[in-house]
Amino acid sequence: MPSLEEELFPSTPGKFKIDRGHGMNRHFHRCFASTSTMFLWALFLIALTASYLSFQSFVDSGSRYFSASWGGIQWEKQVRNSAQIHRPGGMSVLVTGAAGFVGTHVSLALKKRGDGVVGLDNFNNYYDPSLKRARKSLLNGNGVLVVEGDLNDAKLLAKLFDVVAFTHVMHLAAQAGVRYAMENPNSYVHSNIAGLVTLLEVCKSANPQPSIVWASSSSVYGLNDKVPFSEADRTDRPASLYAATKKAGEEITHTYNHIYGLSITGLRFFTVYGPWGRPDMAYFSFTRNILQGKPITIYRGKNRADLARDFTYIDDIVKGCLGSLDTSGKSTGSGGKKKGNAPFRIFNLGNTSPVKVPELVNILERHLKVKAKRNIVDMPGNGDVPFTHANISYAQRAFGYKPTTDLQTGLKKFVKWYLSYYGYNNRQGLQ
Ligand SMILES: O=C(O)[C@H]1O[C@H](OP(=O)(O)OP(=O)(O)OC[C@H]2O[C@@H](n3ccc(=O)[nH]c3=O)[C@H](O)[C@@H]2O)[C@H](O)[C@@H](O)[C@H]1O
Repeated sequence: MPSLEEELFPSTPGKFKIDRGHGMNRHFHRCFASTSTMFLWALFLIALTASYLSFQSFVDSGSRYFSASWGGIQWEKQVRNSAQIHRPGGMSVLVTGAAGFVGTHVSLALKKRGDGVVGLDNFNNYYDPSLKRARKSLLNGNGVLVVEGDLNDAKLLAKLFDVVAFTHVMHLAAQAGVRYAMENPNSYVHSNIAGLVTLLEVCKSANPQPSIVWASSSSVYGLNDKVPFSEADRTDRPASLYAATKKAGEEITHTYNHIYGLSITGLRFFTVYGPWGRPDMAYFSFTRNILQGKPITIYRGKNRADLARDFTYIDDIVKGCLGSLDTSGKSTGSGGKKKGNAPFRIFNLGNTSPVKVPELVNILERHLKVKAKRNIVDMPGNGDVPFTHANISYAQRAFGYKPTTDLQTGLKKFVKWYLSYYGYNNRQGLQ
């Protein structure tokens, strides 16, 4: 009789070959032996796979424990401190995309008035991450913790809701930029669709459910030519994948409002600009190039028509975000069950006075005291729309929204920040 070890690890190939020269009994015995050997082999393989899988999950959780930037008693304490409310009737807000342009400004404004704020940001490298790190330092200095993590990390989101019963979520994390969608389409799906759904799943299961205010975009108006753009206008002709994912976000949030009773407010931002802004946007990259003596490319539309945008200053957007949070109304569900209808709102947040792009450049030239080298080209078919113009009467009625900063004034503040942030103030001629 071979030992078990020999059965499992036959040293000689063909050792189990049936010997035809012997009788039926022996044949049957051999067959049986071979079946039982196969059975033992199967058992062994199953055991091996199971132990591999459990080892793998041990390694995964172990490495997460050792390398994650979140978790642990100390971390939870920091999260709770940051979420602490310091005014009567205040709110505790989870701000996603907190190290982004709008996220930073909104977080600071909430903190300043006594609300609790916890930030979340994945610090991706769509644009210079050092600017995001600088914004994070600014937030930290003002008592706002920014947790480093991705929207698609459901465990992290659930943990944050375990630690803090957020009353509100200000969802600003997104893959922004209209033209970049042709280069990296999947990043839009990852953040603006998958990330949004992950967040909504966690919010719907939270008990109590938070109210959600989130950033949609003026780009959902796509190829519409009726101006100004009103929330009731059609939004089924997006010109870019970016716009399409924002439009999808509006539909997705509607279903979560309908099924789970989540209070949802979508904000259609109109080309937001200002200090600490996004380097990929035209006003920012034009400033950089003008100062460096490099040419700027100005797109022009059909029949040589100038493009125009309803450029909106960051402080006006912050007012719109806070007004929306303050009037959001409550979610009705708990633990994934709807208990009644909750508000579902969509607001334009724009400046209501579009400015042509060449005029934006004129203003920058005046503030920078440097002439731009203009390179005017026909608008490539890359997702741009010819103009935007907001009708803001809904937001006006709902929370008295009234933008107060014109482009001239707003760009002056931006340029002042830019020169200081990039160290131009110490150089001659640019004071
Ligand atoms: O409201 C929005 O929902 C969006 O606003 C912003 O998109 P846009 O309005 O396209 O802003 P931005 O890129 O600054 O281009 C401004 C103008 O300069 C023109 N433009 C641009 C680049 C260039 O090199 N030349 C040029 O003429 C360009 O043709 C355009 O006419 C946000 O980026 C976007 O994330 C989203 O939030």
